[in-house]
Amino acid sequence: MAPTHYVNRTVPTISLRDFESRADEITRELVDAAENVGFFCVVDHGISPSTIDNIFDQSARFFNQADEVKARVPFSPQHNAGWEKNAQIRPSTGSADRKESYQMQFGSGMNGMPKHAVGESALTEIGRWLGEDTLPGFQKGALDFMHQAQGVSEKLMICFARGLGFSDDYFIKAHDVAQQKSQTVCRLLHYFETPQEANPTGEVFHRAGAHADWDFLTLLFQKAGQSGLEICPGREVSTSFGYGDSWTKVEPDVEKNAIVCNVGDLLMSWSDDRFKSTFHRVKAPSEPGDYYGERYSIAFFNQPCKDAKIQGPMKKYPLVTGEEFTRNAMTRNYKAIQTKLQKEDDQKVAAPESSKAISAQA
Ligand SMILES: O=C(O)CCC(=O)C(=O)O
Ligand SMILES: [Fe+2]
Repeated sequence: MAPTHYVNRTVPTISLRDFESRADEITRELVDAAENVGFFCVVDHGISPSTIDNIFDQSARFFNQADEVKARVPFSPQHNAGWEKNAQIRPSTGSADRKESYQMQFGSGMNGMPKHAVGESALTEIGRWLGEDTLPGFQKGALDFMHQAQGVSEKLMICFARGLGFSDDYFIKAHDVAQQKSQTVCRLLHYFETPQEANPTGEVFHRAGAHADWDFLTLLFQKAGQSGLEICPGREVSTSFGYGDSWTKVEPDVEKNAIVCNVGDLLMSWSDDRFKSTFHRVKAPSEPGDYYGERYSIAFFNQPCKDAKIQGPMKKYPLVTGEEFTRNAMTRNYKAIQTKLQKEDDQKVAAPESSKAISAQA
């Protein structure tokens, strides 16, 4: 692989201290970061370091369960919730990320698994939560944390609403997690340790291939020393799939208890492409200084309620509901993966092994 091209770019740090009296000042800083970078760190947000340590402990407890146990709450694409392993394919790479993740929601996305689908042994499971006998206290701990992450998100939503000329509660209402129709997701992520020797097959161990998030705003919690997140700005419309090739590292700043936030496609579209949803990845470790160890992170994706009505102040895009926006994003993503896989198949047909070897020598 060619060496990564790195560029220096500043990811702004924004303090939420004295939020009520400083909301206009914070709005100016957020709007500037959203227009120019799409990524920013939030500090003085009110979630204590021990709360964050605790949810990472809960995450390790979950992932330390045997695969057969985790498989009792499998990922459902229809609900966008549950556990999956080595399964997520990004259009940028065409191969599965080497990780496992568990997605939790506030509302009905966690319900509705027919008992016969989970078998006799798992009758204590309630939907996509593992039962109390398997992981005592987990569900309560996770929901407490999710409500705190929602609280921080709502402060940021007030500022983005002001920045776009909407009423203060406009985005909060559209992302109401008290509703069963809430689609907001908290995703626990666990990346596996990667071998340091180059793989003789040439296969790349992607952690999270380059992508943009399709939500409103993502809050990302990282662990000290577990590097890997990188951003790649330069996207003009929320509907495009082009990837640039220069990257900037976003190191965890646990000292400052920072939450890394990024604008998603939904906010990009809702702002008529004024705020930037930025490509990012968790790099496949491959160069000196890269972090090869096991990595934990937590992403809180603010998703609109299914019946939210989405349209920017300039009406650049037609009005869609939250449900339609999510479905369109998933369909576009799916099509992009199919196109990528088809292209790779075509290349294999056009360049069988023997001619590949010749061209590699040329
Ligand atoms: O694990 C990380 O640091 C980033 C994860 C991410 O970008 C995602 O799941 O969308
Ligand atoms: Fe992401």
